[in-house]
Amino acid sequence: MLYKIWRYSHFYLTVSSSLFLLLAAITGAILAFKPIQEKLQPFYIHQANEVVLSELIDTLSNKYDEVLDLEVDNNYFVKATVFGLEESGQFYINPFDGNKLADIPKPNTFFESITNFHRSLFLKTTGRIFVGITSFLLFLIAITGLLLAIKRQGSFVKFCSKIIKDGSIQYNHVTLGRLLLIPIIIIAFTGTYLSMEKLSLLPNTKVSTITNKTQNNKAIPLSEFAIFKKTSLKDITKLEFPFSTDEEDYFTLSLKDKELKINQKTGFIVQETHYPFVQILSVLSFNLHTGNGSILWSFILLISSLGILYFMYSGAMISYYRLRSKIKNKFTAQQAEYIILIGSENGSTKQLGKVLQQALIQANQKVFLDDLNNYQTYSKIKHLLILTSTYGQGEPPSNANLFLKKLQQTKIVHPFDCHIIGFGSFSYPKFCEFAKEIHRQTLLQPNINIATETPLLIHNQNYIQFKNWVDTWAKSLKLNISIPKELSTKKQKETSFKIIDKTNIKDQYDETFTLTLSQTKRKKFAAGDLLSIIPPDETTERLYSTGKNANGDLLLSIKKHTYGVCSNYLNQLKPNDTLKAIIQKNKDFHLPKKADSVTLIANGTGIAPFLGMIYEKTKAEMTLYWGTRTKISATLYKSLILEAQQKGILQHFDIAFSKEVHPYNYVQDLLVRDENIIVKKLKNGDIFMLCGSIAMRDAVFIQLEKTCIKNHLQPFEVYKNNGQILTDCY
Ligand SMILES: Cc1cc2nc3c(=O)[nH]c(=O)nc-3n(C[C@H](O)[C@H](O)[C@H](O)COP(=O)(O)O)c2cc1C
Repeated sequence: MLYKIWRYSHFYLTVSSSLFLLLAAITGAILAFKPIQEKLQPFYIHQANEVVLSELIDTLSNKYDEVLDLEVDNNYFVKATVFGLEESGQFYINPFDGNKLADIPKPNTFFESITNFHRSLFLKTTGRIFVGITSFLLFLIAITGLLLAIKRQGSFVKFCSKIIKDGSIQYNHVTLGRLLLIPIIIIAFTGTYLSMEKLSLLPNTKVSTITNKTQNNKAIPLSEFAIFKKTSLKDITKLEFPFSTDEEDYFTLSLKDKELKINQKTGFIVQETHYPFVQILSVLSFNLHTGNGSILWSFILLISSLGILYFMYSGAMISYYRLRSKIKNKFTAQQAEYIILIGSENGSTKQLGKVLQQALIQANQKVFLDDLNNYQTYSKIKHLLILTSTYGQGEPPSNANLFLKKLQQTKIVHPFDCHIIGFGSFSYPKFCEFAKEIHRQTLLQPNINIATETPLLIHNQNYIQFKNWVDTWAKSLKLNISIPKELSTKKQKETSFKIIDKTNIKDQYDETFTLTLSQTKRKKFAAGDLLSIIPPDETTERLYSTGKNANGDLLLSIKKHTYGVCSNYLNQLKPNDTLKAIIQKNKDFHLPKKADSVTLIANGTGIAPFLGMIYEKTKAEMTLYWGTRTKISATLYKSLILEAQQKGILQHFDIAFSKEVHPYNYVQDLLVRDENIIVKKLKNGDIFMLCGSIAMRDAVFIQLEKTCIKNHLQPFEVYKNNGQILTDCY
């Protein structure tokens, strides 16, 4: 409940202040340059930090006929107003010898007008009110954002520790938010304070004045005044000299926190006026808000202002993803035979649920889509499809936290089938834990027929895996539905390929073949990209991982399925035939450019992308572990692998044969044999790339996990999070 309040507050506060916030952030970013530009004056080396006031007074009294005042600005540059034979007027002086350094520059009109706009939008008091409110809203936005980020991460400790990189815009939002939280709170707080001051909303605190009784009447030289001797220039803001020699005319010395009246003959402090706290805070707020006097702080303010602009963009995108996935239903919960229930925090899982809902509606099926939290009794239900992500420490997303309780309490009128699909990320130790928990609990429900022994678990919202599941599920129910080839609405163009080579190999188990394709019109691609092929008279695409030979031709490795439409279609193609297909970029599975060593692990036709990578120009040491069934099947790629070995690109290559009498039946067995090397590679931050079946991936993961534990390495998740483990498995 609280979470919802924070989320809505964060959203509405940002929306309501967005225009002013945008203007304030842009002008704020520009104004952050002002102190930087001021501080970069050519005479910056003459700053007054270490000079004692009495020395400068002495120097100036000797050099000029009359001194009216001295000012030390926030950059510790010293201005003096003097009369003398050579120089008169107000100018910057060298605090060491009193010489004139520069005239006071005219105010920069550009910065002045931007400052006015930033403070009041050129609308005087009304503008100031808007600006003040915006600052306060920014303060609230920062606080609600902090609470949301803590909730997102699971706890305050987790918020402070490493945030798992998942490539999402939320990751950027939270990571940047954590970095800029304190400066933004300071900007917001000081902005609010300054606006309140200008609008006279601060309490009227009294100035405390102490008048001292004269204790000695002895006149002493100026340079002997105790107060001048103990005060350094860096502590003062202004010193006004007495107007006349009349003893009632005093030196007025303004320090950071008080003002002193000093007898011009005796140096005795006649009166001390302590500034009220409100005023000291005003000066502090002003300096913190403007970066006055500090290049470093100005730079932080600049980054923070730009950060606010980025947050507005990333926040808008996050909200867009959430709102885009608002649920609309054509049928009611009691009319529908297909119920899709979603557990989703940021909308991506919901988006997939909607795609499935649309496909079912198009196939004239009665479907109802809802949040998992709204689970109830459905009178016509035949199929329940649960799609859920996992958050926190394997916890439900916020629209699913009541589901398990409701599952226990809700009456089931008649039995129905149920499929559970989990969406999560390998980066988290409890991968898809909530989906697994739902699976465990639904298994205990007598009237729910769980279709599979384990739920389908999908890493990083892999759409292709989801689409494959939908296709298989629809086929099993003889439903004529198909979801789009990809989620993005961008339509890609088909490219023509010419078959230039085809090789088949058959053992007693399988038939596998390779196709070498040249592009009629060369389009850039890299090994690891996907080739989308729609067989003739079909609407459903099939995706194949691509390799690339030394000539830059595209390589496909395909297992022939007896009743497989696409594999049979491709198998009947002959050299010189043409194939139309679309290359889909798969950037997450390209050979990393900077790596000392890359270990490629594949089984079956999963070797395809690696057949390209072993020809790429790379400084990395390359190892390929491949699992296949028989020695005969291994001959298919022999020449390609040999070529890469002869060229010196592929340094190590090893095969595991699952159907031969052989010491190593599976790729994970090779990993056990080479454990010491694997340990070194994991420690060294080297890359591991896996392509092939999900069963192979899971077995390799289990083995690597064991290796980590046995050798006292970091938990395996750490290596996954580092981006050391790349997968493309289906
Ligand atoms: C803070 C946070 C915690 C997460 N915790 C887990 C987790 O414990 N296990 C897991 O498999 N995925 C975890 N994930 C990944 C999400 O489940 C995954 O990104 C999912 O695709 C998000 O789907 P949604 O946008 O529908 O919420 C987490 C993500 C975030 C941002």
